[in-house]
Amino acid sequence: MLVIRPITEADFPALMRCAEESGHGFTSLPVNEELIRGKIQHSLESFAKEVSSPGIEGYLMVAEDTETGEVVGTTGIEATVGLDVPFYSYHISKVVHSSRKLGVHNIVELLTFGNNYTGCSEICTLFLRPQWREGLNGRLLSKCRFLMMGEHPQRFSKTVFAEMRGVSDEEGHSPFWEWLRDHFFSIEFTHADYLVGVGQKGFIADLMPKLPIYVSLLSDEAQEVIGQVHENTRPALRLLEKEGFTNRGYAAIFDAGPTVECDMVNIRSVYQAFYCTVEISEHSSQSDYLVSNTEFQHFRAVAGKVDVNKALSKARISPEMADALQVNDGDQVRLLAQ
Ligand SMILES: CC(C)(COP(=O)(O)OP(=O)(O)OC[C@H]1O[C@@H](n2cnc3c(N)ncnc32)[C@H](O)[C@@H]1OP(=O)(O)O)[C@@H](O)C(=O)NCCC(=O)NCCSC(=O)CCC(=O)O
Repeated sequence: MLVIRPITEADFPALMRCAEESGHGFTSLPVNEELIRGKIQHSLESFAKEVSSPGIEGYLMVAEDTETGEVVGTTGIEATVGLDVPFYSYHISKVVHSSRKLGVHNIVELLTFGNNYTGCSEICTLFLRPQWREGLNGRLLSKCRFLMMGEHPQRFSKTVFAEMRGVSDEEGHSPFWEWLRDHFFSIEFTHADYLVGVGQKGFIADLMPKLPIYVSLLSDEAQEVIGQVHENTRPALRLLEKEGFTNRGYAAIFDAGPTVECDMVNIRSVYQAFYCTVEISEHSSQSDYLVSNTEFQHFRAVAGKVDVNKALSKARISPEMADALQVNDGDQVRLLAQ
């Protein structure tokens, strides 16, 4: 069974391995020891902090195999973005160039550089090692964050968004970046992505075109990938779309991957979750649930069979699940039917 829990210092080698395996374009997990250690430290401080409204906290969690103790994936939430370092995105808008006299009516798209997600919560850093991509594991890793948000809403913003990884190949070539590089940046995508990952974002403000860009002036290859996700990221996007996340015309500034958003109260796994009181015993239920405890510093979430009696608000869970969740008979858990 996989259990999701806050990251600890001892998870450093496992997180480095996730960073190496996740490949190019996974900006939030750069292969950089100092940065990965910094992210773990920031998460430890964030989980330990009393919070009444969202600030610069960053919460990083891992998926651990309860049998072997092996860490096989990671998932994260930034309580807000843009409050300490700027967070940039493109807004894709339309303008009409029309001449009645000539019978010409052209609808053209514009990319406008801005900071519109400032202050919003970002879900990020979702990665599961390939051999663990089965059953409910991927869902658990993605949706456990909504169990956490529903339980501790004061720590998060009204709007939640995710920047999905855009199109790039195995060598890290991004068609969108290649156009930007040729005209404005003169450095490779992997280098730019790395600088952002290590928090050195100043070059963006220095070099990015500040005036709106006409999409029709981009190379065909660059135009084709605007709003498109990396092949490996399709499952992550699908999971969010089913939660109610939609693209409202924003794209990431380097690879033009889509940004999707949803108000926290409208996220399916936030409003459909319910509480039950735990009864620990073996049972033969065939119904799958995601389950979390109600703790924050000791947050735990798992997926598995639960015998739920909704009328009595009771949930029978196995001793193994109770151990993983760190709950006892009579404790409350948060449940989500799958
Ligand atoms: C994202 C996860 C953890 C998801 O795990 P799994 O692949 O096991 O998930 P799954 O349950 O099999 O699939 C989830 C849903 O996607 C559907 N699905 C599977 N493959 C698909 C495809 N090629 N196109 C469209 N949908 C697809 C499944 O049917 C399922 O939908 P149904 O439930 O309807 O059957 C993994 O794929 C992964 O580690 N990917 C590589 C890393 C990555 O790119 N991460 C996202 C980066 S972007 C980011 O981190 C921000 C986003 C975020 O944090 O959430």
